[in-house]
Amino acid sequence: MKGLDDSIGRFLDGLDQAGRKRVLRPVDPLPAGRVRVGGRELVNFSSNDYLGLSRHPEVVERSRRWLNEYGAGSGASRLVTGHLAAMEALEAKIARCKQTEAALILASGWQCNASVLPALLDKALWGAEPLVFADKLIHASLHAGLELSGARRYRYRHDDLDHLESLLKAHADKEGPRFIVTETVFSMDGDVTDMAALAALASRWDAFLYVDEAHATGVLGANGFGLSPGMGAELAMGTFSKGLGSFGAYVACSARLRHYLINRASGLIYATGLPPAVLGAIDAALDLVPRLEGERTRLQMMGRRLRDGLRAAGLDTGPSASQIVPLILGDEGRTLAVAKALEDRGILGIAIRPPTVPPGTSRIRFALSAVHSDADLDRLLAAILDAVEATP
Ligand SMILES: Cc1ncc(COP(=O)(O)O)c(C=O)c1O
Repeated sequence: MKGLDDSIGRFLDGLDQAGRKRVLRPVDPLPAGRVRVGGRELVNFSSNDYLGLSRHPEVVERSRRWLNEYGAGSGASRLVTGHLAAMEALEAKIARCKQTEAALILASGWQCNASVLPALLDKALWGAEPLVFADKLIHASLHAGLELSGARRYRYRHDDLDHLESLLKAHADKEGPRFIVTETVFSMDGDVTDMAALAALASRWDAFLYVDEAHATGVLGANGFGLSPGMGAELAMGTFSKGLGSFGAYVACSARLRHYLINRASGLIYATGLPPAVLGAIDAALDLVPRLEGERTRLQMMGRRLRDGLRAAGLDTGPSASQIVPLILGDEGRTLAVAKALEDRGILGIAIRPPTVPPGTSRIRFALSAVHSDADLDRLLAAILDAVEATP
């Protein structure tokens, strides 16, 4: 096609000049929270494998067993012949873990949010156009789902339930069902939603509560199954790709809602079911998670130590209260320079910049894992203090 290379070239040059051109960097994962990058071994503080389950022997073994038993692929979409009997049992297990009537597996967290929200927010289902009240900092996949739905959207200040309530009040005269969409652990700030207060507010306003538990699953809540169980959210989604160490996503909800989504969520209807090796890994991780209370306690303690150390040095860790600890530096160039200085000191901490986070809040997002040792954490803290000082 004529002009294609020129147009794309101009676009990429623009990104480059703005310091925002991204590139893919090949890594080799290593045990104990390490990776090899460009021939060097680094301690990886940017992975979401919070419990180290991606390499846990029981997870790897069951993944291998399901691969041998059922083959490399599920062969079709779930409504055709891709709904393995083992998957049906796995969904019942997820529902037990999440204390809901039913659960549904989707191919990824992104695919789940981008296709479940438009299915739920269909005006034809409700007889009136839905109103959505969403936290300002929700993940891109939730935005994608809301955008696709075309529903009326009102964004409340991050984690500000008073603002949420004032918006609900301001639009109380409008017709249509109310939806509240948020996360229980925010992916870029690591702060934790007050689930009891949110659920009470949703119930007061008779709003449908949709929570994303991607970063809470495996890590927080009773038995590690997140903050939504028993709280009355109409729908909790979460992923198996972070704390559970493999891939895929779930929706935990009523049996009727599950049935509806099977008939309406395009991400389920028009996509091949997850492969057996991934399903086996999920199955094993769900069995392991309740037994990992010690790892969860340790993770929280590590988060506290890192925050305390950084804050004592006058550094900004935002509202973090979990295993995700951002070092908010503000300026994009400085954030990149500190990330590079960390790498020179053997630490991998990826710079996160706009549009992933709001302008002026560039940061290095540190994600802790229970497989990191105390010595790793000491080394991280010392490296950060040193790198920040060396990078004016
Ligand atoms: C809050 C949140 N929701 C959903 C997703 C998407 O999940 P997945 O990576 O499984 O597609 C992510 C991952 O980046 C996330 O942080």
